[in-house]
Amino acid sequence: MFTKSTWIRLPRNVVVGHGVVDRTAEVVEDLHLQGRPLVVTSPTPWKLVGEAVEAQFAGSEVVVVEEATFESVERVIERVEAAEPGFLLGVGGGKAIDIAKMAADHVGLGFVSVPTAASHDGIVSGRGSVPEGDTRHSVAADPPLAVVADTEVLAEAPWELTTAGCADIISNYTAVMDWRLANRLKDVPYSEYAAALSEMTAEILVDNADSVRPGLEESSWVVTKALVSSGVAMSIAGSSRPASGAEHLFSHQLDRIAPNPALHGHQVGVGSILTAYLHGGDRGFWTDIRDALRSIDAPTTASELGIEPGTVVEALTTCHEIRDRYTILGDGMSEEAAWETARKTGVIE
Ligand SMILES: NC(=O)C1=CN([C@@H]2O[C@H](COP(=O)(O)OP(=O)(O)OC[C@H]3O[C@@H](n4cnc5c(N)ncnc54)[C@H](OP(=O)(O)O)[C@@H]3O)[C@@H](O)[C@H]2O)C=CC1
Ligand SMILES: O=C(CO)COP(=O)(O)O
Ligand SMILES: [Zn+2]
Repeated sequence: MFTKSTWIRLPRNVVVGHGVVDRTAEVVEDLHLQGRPLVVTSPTPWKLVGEAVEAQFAGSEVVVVEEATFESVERVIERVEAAEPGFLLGVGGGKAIDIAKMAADHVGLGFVSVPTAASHDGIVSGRGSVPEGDTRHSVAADPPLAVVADTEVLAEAPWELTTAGCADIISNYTAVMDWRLANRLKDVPYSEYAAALSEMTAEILVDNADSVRPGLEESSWVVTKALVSSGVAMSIAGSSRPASGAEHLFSHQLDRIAPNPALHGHQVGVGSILTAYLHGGDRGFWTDIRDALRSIDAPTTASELGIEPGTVVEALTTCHEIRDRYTILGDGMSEEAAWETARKTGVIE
């Protein structure tokens, strides 16, 4: 008897382009949302687009969050209870958007994502990531009802946020390899469609690396489209598997143990060089990942991340423990193998 079922949750409107932040109210109207929004934002994004948002949603309540913590999520939930908005509007980078996403999910309201940085695929996905205890990885949450990504705003964000978004996409290659491995060895559910979309997204980004240059609005266009596509792949899969393998475990562990972690995308990029090496040995695949990262100015070494060699090795040897997600790291790497891998790939000198 056939018993399978799936429920794919996707944003209904994805609006990307020059000046589209001024069309946020129009996008909201198209969703037939009732009432006023509660705007969740953080200091810099609000300085940049606050005026444009307020012009369209006059008199709406605004919560400015400084940190991605559960206290911030709770603060937003309290404001929802007091102000009784019709929906939430997350305006900012990953921090503001995730807090809006998690709070909206908790109170059962819809939320609209207005990213000001193309820094990772969380700005469009049905995954929320707010550190809780030792946990750094994402959990399922309702995806945004709509995404309004203004390429003019995104292009003016610090360049490293855009290169971090690119590196998050390039890491899809190794994430899918880990997913296939886990499917073959551990019978982990696998979606051919989600895997193909995820790999194709990375491929298209790498093919268009020439258009990813500081000061070029086209860069934000290319990256945002890729982030949307990667978010869709995760929605099809019903998990972050298409975009998160051992390179993400490595980054989540760095977030826990490094004194000054780097941007999410930059860490997963370097993690992807390391795990590509483990998947492909000396056969060159890891050099393709490294060269793709270099072509878009993303870090490829521990020193470019600002992370000590010993911390890289500690993350590599322990990160398999942080989550029940089978990857090329299996039941863990020895310290010797981790040093060897990091040195051979040039991640550590
Ligand atoms: N849901 C998911 O799947 C994922 C979620 N995450 C989460 O996302 C967060 C990291 O995302 P990230 O975007 O890097 O972090 P932030 O939202 O903190 O943004 C990074 C920095 O850029 C600033 N900023 C944002 N937009 C602009 C702009 N247009 N111009 C100038 N500065 C700007 C922010 O200012 P300010 O300090 O004022 O906010 C902040 O200092 C973490 O909380 C992480 O856990 C990470 C990966 C995946
Ligand atoms: O960052 C993500 C995908 O790019 C989400 O992955 P995690 O589930 O590992 O947090
Ligand atoms: Zn990621």
